[in-house]
Amino acid sequence: MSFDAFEVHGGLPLSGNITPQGAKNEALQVLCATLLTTEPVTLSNLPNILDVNRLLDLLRGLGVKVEQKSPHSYQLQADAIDLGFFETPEFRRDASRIRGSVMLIAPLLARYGQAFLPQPGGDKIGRRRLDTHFVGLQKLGAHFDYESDKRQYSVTAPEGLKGTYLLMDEISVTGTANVVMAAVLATGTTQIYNAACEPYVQQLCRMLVQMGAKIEGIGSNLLTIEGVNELKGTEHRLLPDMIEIGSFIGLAAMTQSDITIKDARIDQLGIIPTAFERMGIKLDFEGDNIRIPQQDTYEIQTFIDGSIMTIYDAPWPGFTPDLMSIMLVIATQAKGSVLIHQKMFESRLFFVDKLIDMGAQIILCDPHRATVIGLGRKNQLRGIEMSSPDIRAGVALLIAALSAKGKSVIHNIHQIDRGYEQIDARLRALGARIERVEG
Ligand SMILES: CC(=O)N[C@H]1[C@@H](OP(=O)(O)OP(=O)(O)OC[C@H]2O[C@@H](n3ccc(=O)[nH]c3=O)[C@H](O)[C@@H]2O)O[C@H](CO)[C@@H](O)[C@@H]1O
Ligand SMILES: C=C(OP(=O)(O)O)C(=O)O
Repeated sequence: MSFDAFEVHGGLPLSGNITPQGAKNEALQVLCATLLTTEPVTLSNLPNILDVNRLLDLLRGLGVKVEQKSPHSYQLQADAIDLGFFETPEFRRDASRIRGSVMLIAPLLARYGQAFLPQPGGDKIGRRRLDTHFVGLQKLGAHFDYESDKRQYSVTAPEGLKGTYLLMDEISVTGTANVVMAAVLATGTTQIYNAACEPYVQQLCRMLVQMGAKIEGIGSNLLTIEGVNELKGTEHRLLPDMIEIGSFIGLAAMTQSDITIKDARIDQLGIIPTAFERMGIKLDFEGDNIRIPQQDTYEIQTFIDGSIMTIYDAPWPGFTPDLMSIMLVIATQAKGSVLIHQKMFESRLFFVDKLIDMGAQIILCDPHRATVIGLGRKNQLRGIEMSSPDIRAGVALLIAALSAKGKSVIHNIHQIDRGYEQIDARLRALGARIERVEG
């Protein structure tokens, strides 16, 4: 029996405090980085979510000793790696379920001179090419092979990796993480230009520096890395998940709730709070907490010249693509109109069909752009039965269901469980009517 659906009775205002989990995308990076040393690495604030648990299983399969110290803290030690695990059907199955598995490649290549990977999983939100990863590793001296029949990538570097100047062909979050992890153990100096600088990558670099790596330019798009012979163990605490924080801001606004997000590390949120304020959502910053007070209505700002607001995604420090679905759902009940322009992924907006079924006014202009005409609370959305196509659309639909009149059923919620820890229980603690049901 699979409990892969949420039954939600919407329309109730929520209230209370909620603490964000540790960041999913940082977790996937720093977990892979534990492979770079034989010494123990302790990670705290690790979220208990499906993607993290799947990656922990993969690491165990590779022979990493994984010890849970407390609910969100783990010690990992990669002192005896079994490269034979690559040949097993379990590796193929599990690695192809998560995006994060792609970052196993560089540490294994750097330490053992070889790594294999089936096509990694993650959200089906458009083409997600891996060229940036492999071109980067090739420039560091690796040989690359892709077996298209098996959809398997392999890299080898029998003579080791050698530092070089690398202009990345696009700004890729996991691609940058891979190249950084290879460069820290390469001989000589590597310069990575056009590097991604999302907080996830910054945190990875900070952890690597703690482990003895020499990295300059953290937080910028030019990283200079001087290779070292070996890295040592460390302790590292993950940042709160900025995407969860944005999701909770959206939830509060849509459900007319008064919610306080605790310990949000506001200093690390970049442009995110401003983007929500542009949607007319009031945010009170109380120390490191963000309070979203109850608001009857919120009005989307226009640009200075009076033209219609556009929200678009961009690599950091631009607005993260992972909050675009949340922005879109918030807009459905705002006063005013907005153009949502999802530039980075081409299949992430199709879920608007479900919002339209719920009564939202949206024109999907093309796969990348949707115009939302806010209902300004004149009409409440209505509950429907729907299915979650990807993690962020799933949460956006959940927020819509919590604000809607009547009952909704959302299927395929393992998508949400990939990245949100016990979301049903945490929402119930705020007063939501949500149950996990068969389906
Ligand atoms: C496990 C993980 O960390 N996943 C995140 C990571 O995925 P991931 O690292 O896979 O994403 P990338 O940063 O490589 O790129 C995302 C997509 O955007 C496109 N692209 C990228 C840069 C650019 O300037 N223009 C452009 O169109 C790429 O071609 C790709 O299709 O970063 C994405 C972009 O923030 C996030 O959505 C994912 O949640
Ligand atoms: C797209 C996402 O995740 P992944 O890269 O793991 O598919 C996301 O977190 O929004």
